[in-house]
Amino acid sequence: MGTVMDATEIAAQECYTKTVVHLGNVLYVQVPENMLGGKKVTVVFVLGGPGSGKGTQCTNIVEHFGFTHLSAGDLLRAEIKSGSENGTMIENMIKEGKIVPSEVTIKLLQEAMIKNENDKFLIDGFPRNEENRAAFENVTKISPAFVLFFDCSEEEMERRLLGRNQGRVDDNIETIRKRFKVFVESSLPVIEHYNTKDKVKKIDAAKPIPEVFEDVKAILPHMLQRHRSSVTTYL
Ligand SMILES: Nc1ncnc2c1ncn2[C@@H]1O[C@H](COP(=O)(O)OP(=O)(O)O)[C@@H](O)[C@H]1O
Ligand SMILES: O=c1ccn([C@@H]2O[C@H](COP(=O)(O)OP(=O)(O)O)[C@@H](O)[C@H]2O)c(=O)[nH]1
Repeated sequence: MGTVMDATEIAAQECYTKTVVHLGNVLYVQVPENMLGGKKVTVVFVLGGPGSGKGTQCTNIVEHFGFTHLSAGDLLRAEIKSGSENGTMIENMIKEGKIVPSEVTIKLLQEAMIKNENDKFLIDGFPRNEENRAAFENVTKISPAFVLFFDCSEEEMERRLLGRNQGRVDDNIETIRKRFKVFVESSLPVIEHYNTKDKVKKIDAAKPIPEVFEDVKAILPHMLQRHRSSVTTYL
């Protein structure tokens, strides 16, 4: 029987496409690695309609599970404040509830991940459409460990957004309606894409905040464990 490589050695080959490696009597299926500038990262996408409670639950997850929270919307709002040349374009898109071009958002997310020493990231509110998703996966070579989908009715989300009171330019009824439409038409297909890959965990986000977090706590360790054991499969 020949030498059997372990998962680390296989990962070290830096092969990003699915490959079957025949070593001795063992067949390994090598699946894509989540690499970022040489660093291996775990990424969880946190998706759900506007006001479903993504940011609120991410704060809880950070405290309990040691992730770094990256809100795509917060990064875009910081970019406006920084006086960047893209600021006016981003502000206009947000006011209209439209999706900012992928390259702008991906660059901000990539920079934030490279700057941060953590290797576990919650990406909140991104990808918002199929083009965002494909561009992110192609550019970063990262695919998410899994997707948390906070499911909530529009009626409840509208109530929450109108009460959020953070002075946001898009928390007015006219823009909220546009954001709901964009969510249904553009963002739900992203969730559907990952659902076909069995990567989506749907959470009932209509419950009170502590109850939603109880549900998150009940599934998150299991989803992370499942992801870890899927990286290398022994046939
Ligand atoms: N489960 C919940 N029940 C009631 N209000 C909530 C719940 N989750 C969040 N909120 C409130 O609703 C508003 C929107 O929540 P937020 O986390 O900012 O949503 P998102 O990031 O999905 O837009 C906030 O004012 C927040 O305090
Ligand atoms: O990847 C992203 C994330 C956010 N946005 C813009 O930022 C707004 C606010 O998004 P955020 O996630 O902060 O809030 P939510 O709408 O989920 O409450 C969206 O309506 C979009 O206009 C975007 O274009 N791309």
